[in-house]
Amino acid sequence: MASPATTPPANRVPVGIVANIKVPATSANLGPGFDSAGIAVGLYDELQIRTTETGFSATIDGEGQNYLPTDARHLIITQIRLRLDHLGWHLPGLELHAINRIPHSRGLGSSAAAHIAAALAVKALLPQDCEIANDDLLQWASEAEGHPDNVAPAVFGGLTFSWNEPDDHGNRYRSLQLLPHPEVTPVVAIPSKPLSTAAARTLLPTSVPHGEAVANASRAALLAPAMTTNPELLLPATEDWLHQKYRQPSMPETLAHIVSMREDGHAAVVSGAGPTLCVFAKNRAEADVVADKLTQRAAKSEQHWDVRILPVATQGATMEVFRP
Ligand SMILES: Nc1ncnc2c1ncn2[C@@H]1O[C@H](COP(=O)(O)OP(=O)(O)OP(=O)(O)O)[C@@H](O)[C@H]1O
Ligand SMILES: N[C@@H](CCO)C(=O)O
Repeated sequence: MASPATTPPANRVPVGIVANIKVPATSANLGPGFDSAGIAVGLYDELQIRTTETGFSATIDGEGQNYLPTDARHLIITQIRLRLDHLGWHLPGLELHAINRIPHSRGLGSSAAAHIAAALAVKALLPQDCEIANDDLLQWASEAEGHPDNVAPAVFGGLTFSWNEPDDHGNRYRSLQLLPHPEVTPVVAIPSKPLSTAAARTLLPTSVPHGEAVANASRAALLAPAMTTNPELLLPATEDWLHQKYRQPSMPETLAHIVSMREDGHAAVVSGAGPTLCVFAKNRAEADVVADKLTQRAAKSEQHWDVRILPVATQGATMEVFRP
């Protein structure tokens, strides 16, 4: 995004607007769909914003309550102000209350959720005739994130495949939404130790061998049918050659669990940039078996693992606005 406009914005956001926003967690990559594939799951951050005469403040319950800034430096407040400035609007003050349930730096799309919350807040603060569409939310939040794979499922819900088309103004982000097969059930194991996405991305190579790119392409092509109509293809469809093995040194335990689960026939992958692992079970019965196996493995670990069966969230982020 461009830096805030240097000339004073002409328009002032009215005081007294209240908006309630809810954004789902997401798992990106799904194995071979690096920076493209993503799925929304039933775990939500909630946010209430209220415009005020002056001052910027945040209260936080849950994840980050002990370390996130509670003033104008809060990520969501910063992003709202940047975007409004860019659009020529002045925001005199804002109170924000966040209920954070998505764990941070674990691979479940917390930063994408925060950027979408900011984009939705901007939509709430602009006049209704500005007609901000979901594609605008996708664009704004993907620009802030640098890639659209967590953003798209959090905006649209369900399973998404995203790409970008460079144009004269930069990258134009696009996404296709599909509904996963109703039986497909994600099971996640979330370790207590975080790994930032930025750190995990430094481990990626600048190029991969052509043969591995070919292998990855053939599996990525299987992802959509496996997730939507042929779940028996989930194991081959989730094999990756682009990122997981390169990130192994930063999350050896996650990769060890994944190898073991895949040897047992379960479609295990690194969720996003990790270190959470996600298994896409073909049905609820397999999900229960997987959850038991992961819980048993977790019991032998030195760190705590939170094992959860999470439903697919077929609906994306929501917002209700009350204008004075
Ligand atoms: N609700 C939030 N409010 C404010 N800041 C947040 C919020 N959620 C995430 N962040 C910021 O984003 C950081 C986490 O981003 P990061 O990209 O490392 O991980 P992630 O988005 O959880 O994982 P992944 O991108 O692999 O799914 C947090 O440490 C915090 O600084
Ligand atoms: N595709 C991203 C997802 C995490 O933001 C990555 O793996 O780095």
